[in-house]
Amino acid sequence: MPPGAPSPGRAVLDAHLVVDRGTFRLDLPLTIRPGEVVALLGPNGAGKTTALRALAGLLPLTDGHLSLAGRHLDHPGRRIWTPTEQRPIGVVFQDYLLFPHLTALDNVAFGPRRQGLDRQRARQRAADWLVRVGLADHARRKPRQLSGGQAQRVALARALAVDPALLLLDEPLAALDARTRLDTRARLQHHLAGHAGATLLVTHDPIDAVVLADRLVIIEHGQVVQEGDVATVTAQPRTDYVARLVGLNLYRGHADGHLVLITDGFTLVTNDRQHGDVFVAFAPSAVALHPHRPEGSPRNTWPATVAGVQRHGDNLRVQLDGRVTVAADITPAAAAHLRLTPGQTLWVAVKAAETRVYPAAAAATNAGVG
Ligand SMILES: Nc1ncnc2c1ncn2[C@@H]1O[C@H](COP(=O)(O)OP(=O)(O)OP(=O)(O)O)[C@@H](O)[C@H]1O
Repeated sequence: MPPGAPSPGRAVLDAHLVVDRGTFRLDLPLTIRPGEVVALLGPNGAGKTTALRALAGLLPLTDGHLSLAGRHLDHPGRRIWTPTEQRPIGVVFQDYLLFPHLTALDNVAFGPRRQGLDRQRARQRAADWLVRVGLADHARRKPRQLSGGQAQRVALARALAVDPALLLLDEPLAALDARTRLDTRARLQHHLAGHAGATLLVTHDPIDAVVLADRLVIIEHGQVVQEGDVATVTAQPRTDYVARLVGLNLYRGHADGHLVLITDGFTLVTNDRQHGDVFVAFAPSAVALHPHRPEGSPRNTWPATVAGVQRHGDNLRVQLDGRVTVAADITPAAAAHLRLTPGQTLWVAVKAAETRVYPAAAAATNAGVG
């Protein structure tokens, strides 16, 4: 096992979550070490909420096991089950779910009270947490008197005030506007760095995952399709979903030296030499578009049809159909020069030097890239 890789022996969360919901099955091995932040990512319907609910004790496991800080919480094979309120878990729900009739202080004091602290001590701990999240002077406000960002901070303080072995964050920034999100993300990063327990962050947003998580676990159809640190996953995506998440074009093919056969009659030329089943990836910014077949250097050129155009930062992202689908990022000036219109035929050019090639190991055969 490489240094720094999660070791089940040292993991605070050691789980294999198997949950059947109708025809859907979640089958997710998951270990998290103390202090580690893992982001669980996946497209709609992949099973993220199911995993979160199983961990929180809102859905029983069909099979597998769930241990936290050395304690079995759910183990159907041994008829072990622990109700939500007895799990050492703090949860920040997407819409925070603060008690509307309680003040911010009493919302945060709720968990410590339930853990058995007397009213005064629970309130003292809550007050300390409100100081830590910068809301000491909002202690007496009710949730409806808080902004979205403030409510998120109260929800985080409430989850952390019980000193949980596992902190669950369900799309914690999704309800915020872009500006508040930036600020709240930075604060959240600070608090997660100080959290000694494990953290699982469920998110759709690759930026949240990249900024906040030490490790990414990506699921599709209830199964892990890729897992690793941010740098590895970003450099070598193994499914179409992951490639889109990290903003790359991705193709699977068969390499013979510098040539990779992608589909019948369509070959990409790469600088690196490989043999056998491979992925080829390149950034949309590495794709040039031309009104006519380009002369000269680019080794990879093919005709394609404009399928759609979106804003992408200061540039435009153009989706093109053809022998393969491809995304290209171009400047507004280049778009004006090309007079982009849907259905228009252009020539795509990608330099061999801009491509990355890496083996498609057997582990990725269920990756689903055509
Ligand atoms: N109550 C239910 N009964 C049967 N199947 C369900 C139920 N709830 C969810 N499912 C199915 O379980 C699968 C996983 O759903 P889940 O909500 O966990 O996905 P998700 O990754 O959280 O998706 P999203 O990003 O859209 O929230 C889906 O295919 C869904 O149709």
